[in-house]
Amino acid sequence: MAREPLAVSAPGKVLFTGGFLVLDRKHTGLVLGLDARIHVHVEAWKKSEISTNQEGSTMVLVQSPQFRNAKWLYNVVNTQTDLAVQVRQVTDLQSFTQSSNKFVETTLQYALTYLRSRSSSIDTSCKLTILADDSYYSQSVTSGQTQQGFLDFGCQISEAHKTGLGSSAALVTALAAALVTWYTEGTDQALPQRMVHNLAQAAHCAAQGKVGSGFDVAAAVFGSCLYRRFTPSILEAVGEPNSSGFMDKLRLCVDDLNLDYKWDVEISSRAVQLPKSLLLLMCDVDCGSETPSMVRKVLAWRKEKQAEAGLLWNAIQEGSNDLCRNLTHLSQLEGVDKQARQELTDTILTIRSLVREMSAKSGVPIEPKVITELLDFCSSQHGVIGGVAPGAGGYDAVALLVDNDVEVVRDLEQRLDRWQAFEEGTGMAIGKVRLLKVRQAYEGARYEDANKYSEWV
Ligand SMILES: Nc1ncnc2c1ncn2[C@@H]1O[C@H](COP(=O)(O)OP(=O)(O)OP(=O)(O)O)[C@@H](O)[C@H]1O
Ligand SMILES: C[C@@](O)(CCOP(=O)(O)O)CC(=O)O
Repeated sequence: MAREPLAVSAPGKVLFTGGFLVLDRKHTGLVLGLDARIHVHVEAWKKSEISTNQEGSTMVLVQSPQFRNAKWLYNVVNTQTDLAVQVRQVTDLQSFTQSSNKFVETTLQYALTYLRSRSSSIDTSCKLTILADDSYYSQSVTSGQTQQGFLDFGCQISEAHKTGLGSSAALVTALAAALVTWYTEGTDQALPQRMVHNLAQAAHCAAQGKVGSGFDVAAAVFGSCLYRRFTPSILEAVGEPNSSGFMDKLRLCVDDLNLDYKWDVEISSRAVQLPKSLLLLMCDVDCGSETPSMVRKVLAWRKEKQAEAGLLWNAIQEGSNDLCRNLTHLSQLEGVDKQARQELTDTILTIRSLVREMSAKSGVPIEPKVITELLDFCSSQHGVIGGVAPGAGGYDAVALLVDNDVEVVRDLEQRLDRWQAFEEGTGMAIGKVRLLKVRQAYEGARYEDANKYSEWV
């Protein structure tokens, strides 16, 4: 069967409130989707680039041409067993990357195994091209030219500084959706969101080492939403790729046919509305934080101080609910309502003070002092409603809500350019705060016109 090239893109995210809480199904996270997307283009591949000894088997070439040395070649070994399809990286050919890309490799394995479980043919070799919008990386590394809207970053992926917008979740989602639709019905039908979600959660969780609530994958598939995580045993029931029955278990999980482990994730797109009068801005601080160790410490504190943590988390949850209500209320009003705007400011301040209390009690710098200073500084500027340290917090980035007014954004950008801070004790210094070009967006994963990537593929 001739397969036409196709392309899928998926958005990045910011967890505005609910960091850490969202790891527990009792709580929710307010996730805003962004207009920064990761695109995956897929087409049949003739294999002319490689030596003949790989002929006969399915080969998958994955390339990320905005980066140097980012061309991974895989050989798909389609064993007739109930285990996962084997995806082996070819590392002995010079023109291909030797180091592994766990997210890419795991997604290939999960998507191809799922396809085989549905008896879809995976015999055609393909080439997948990954393209990321600029905002996923801080451009401290000298970047080259822009072609068809994508920047040549001119460095290796490992050298690019991530801005924390969820590149791996958007990549896994777009890659899974591209593979599943390319090897089956193509883009005639609507994108099968639920199936892509379940498959991408399984692959992302396996690649990430089973930490994480999955809010980033949910946003990559469905866009902005109020997120309540799934029960972890739904994915645990799938087991390891080399365990007996994996292929069937994966299919039951992705198609949600396992009656003992039905998906219970709650993704409510309607619960999240940002008024047109407001803009979401992201400031890249580019200092970096280690999310997994922060998660471990916060969860250890919660286990040890159950009552204290329980009270605090319930209070943060209430703040988060208020925030959703305030935003919905403001969205329904015409024009600017001073009181509603003030309520929103107050709610954000309340949430921040509770998060600082969690920081102090758990000993984890979720809103560290320099970030408090930065947020207070931004919040004192004309047209700024308030902001938070999103996601796990730390020294990565801040998210702000500001009036939708070009002058407000321009003034803030100029003031931030001169802003510096130093934290006694930790020695953390913020020297350069950069406003990212990203804005809020509602749409999740979608098909793209496959022709618009011709200069890159
Ligand atoms: N453009 C790309 N091409 C190929 N692989 C990529 C690309 N972008 C991200 N990846 C993969 O995703 C990994 C980064 O994932 P990680 O979860 O650490 O970051 P993130 O999702 O951007 O961060 P965060 O969860 O803080 O938002 C990279 O190491 C690489 O494996
Ligand atoms: C700490 C946590 O709740 C949020 C992490 O968010 P981020 O990767 O910092 O955007 C972990 C999770 O929910 O996966």
